[in-house]
Amino acid sequence: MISGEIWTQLSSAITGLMLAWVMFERYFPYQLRVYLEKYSQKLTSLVNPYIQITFHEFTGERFKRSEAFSTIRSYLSSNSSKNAKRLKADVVNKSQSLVLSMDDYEEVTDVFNGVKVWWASSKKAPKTQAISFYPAAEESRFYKLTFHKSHREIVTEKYIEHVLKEGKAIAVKNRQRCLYTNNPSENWYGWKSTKWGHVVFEHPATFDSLAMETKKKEAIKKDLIKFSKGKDYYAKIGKAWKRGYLLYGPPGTGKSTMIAAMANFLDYDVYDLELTTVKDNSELRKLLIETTGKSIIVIEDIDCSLDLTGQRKKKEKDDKDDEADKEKDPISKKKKEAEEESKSSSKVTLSGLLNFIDGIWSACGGERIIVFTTNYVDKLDPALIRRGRMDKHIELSYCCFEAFKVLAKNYLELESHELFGKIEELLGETKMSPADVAENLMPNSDEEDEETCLKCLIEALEASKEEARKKSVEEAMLKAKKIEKENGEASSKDVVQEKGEISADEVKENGVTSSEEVKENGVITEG
Ligand SMILES: Nc1ncnc2c1ncn2[C@@H]1O[C@H](COP(=O)(O)OP(=O)(O)OP(=O)(O)O)[C@@H](O)[C@H]1O
Repeated sequence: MISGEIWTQLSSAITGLMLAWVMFERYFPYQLRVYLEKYSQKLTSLVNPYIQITFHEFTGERFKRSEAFSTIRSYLSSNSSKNAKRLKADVVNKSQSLVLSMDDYEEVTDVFNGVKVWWASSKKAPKTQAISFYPAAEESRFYKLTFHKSHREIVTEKYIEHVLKEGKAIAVKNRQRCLYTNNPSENWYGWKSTKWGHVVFEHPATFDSLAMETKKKEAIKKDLIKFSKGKDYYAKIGKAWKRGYLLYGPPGTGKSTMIAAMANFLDYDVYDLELTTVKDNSELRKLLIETTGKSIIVIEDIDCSLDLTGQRKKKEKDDKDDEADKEKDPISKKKKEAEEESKSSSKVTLSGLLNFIDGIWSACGGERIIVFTTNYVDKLDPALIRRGRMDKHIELSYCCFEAFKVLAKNYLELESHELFGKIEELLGETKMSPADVAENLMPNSDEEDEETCLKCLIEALEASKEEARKKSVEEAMLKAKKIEKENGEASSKDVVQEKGEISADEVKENGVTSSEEVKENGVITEG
């Protein structure tokens, strides 16, 4: 009976409250409600003796990861492994250690100089946004630090400093270098963009194992050290702390290997930027801003990545046409310019890339190296590789004897051998990439000893020399045939020498004594 009365009173109270809420929502203007909420929060904070500080994962335009957030995460990793009930586990440093950190929505306490504080981790889902032209935001994490207001001074002045210092030290200890690559992805709204994904960077290349002239190697190492210690210097001259390297040379000469050696030498992360998957300049900007300090940003085969050279040439040509048009019809010129601009905004352009290289990192802080690689340096737009943008141009070329000695030491643990003389001679006469030399030096089975490998290399070098000779004979003959055609009955040899197209020595060197002999050797078939 009594419980029946209680239920009746409770349900009428709930109905009354709901009615009051509906009236409040309906008749109180929105502005008034905002004021009421604001002041009720202020009132609560007057009564509540605790203060909260939030550290968000992203700062500014959402693009940049907050350094404070990562440092706090490192700091809390040591604390939470002892206190938290739900943890996340990561294996770092070449699988040698396990790092535990606090999971989402978990709370731990910490005590500093007798003061107790609480840390809570949480995450925020993105606000649902109206259809927009901008990629939707992703969920972001944050840490909330809570402490009593009587400890405000010690927490803000000493404790936070202590957390950041300790966190940095832990981060350095656990640092695991990463190789980042940009991969296409699709968000909740079906918006396609490219995002950095990463794996642990464990490339074994070092400058010691890099086959290259010692002098050149030492100069590069010196340059890298100077750059990595140049924080104050770059600040003094008012330039962004960045350096550009252009690595060029034929395939298999060690461009990618050198990048790995540079990263290992400096202890930097590597961002391998695949430009062809980047939609436009604004996406490129976002990706570059997301890169962290102490990193090498690599654009491999820049000549193939985009038609940067072509675009520029086209624009130059168009500019000339436009100049002519201007005289006739300035309105149509303006129209054409607007069309061009809208076309180029849908992809990465040379000017976009140049702008980012030149300026964007000035605002980002932290050192960055940008490396372009190419097999065809002559194809590149001079604006892309001019000094100041690409500060150092490094040619990686065919294997010389000095480079071979490095490979022999790496692959066969040999510092000298009686066959080295023959190999030196052959390397001087033919062009073979270090990748091909290395391939020949690798034993195919356990039975193959060092000498067998060296002999195998000698065979390959001799074959390559012969192939080159045949090729040049073929070229010489083609030239001679062309001249013969132009001059009627004269023999190839006479014409070649008479015309001075190929010198007598060159003819001899190429082994072209007569066209019959060449035919006999099977170099050129009839017809
Ligand atoms: N200079 C070198 N020193 C040591 N090893 C090398 C060198 N050059 C090539 N190699 C070996 O050959 C392989 C291929 O070389 P790498 O990928 O670095 O050449 P690349 O110049 O980047 O070629 P590509 O232009 O085709 O990208 C490497 O894995 C490495 O083992």
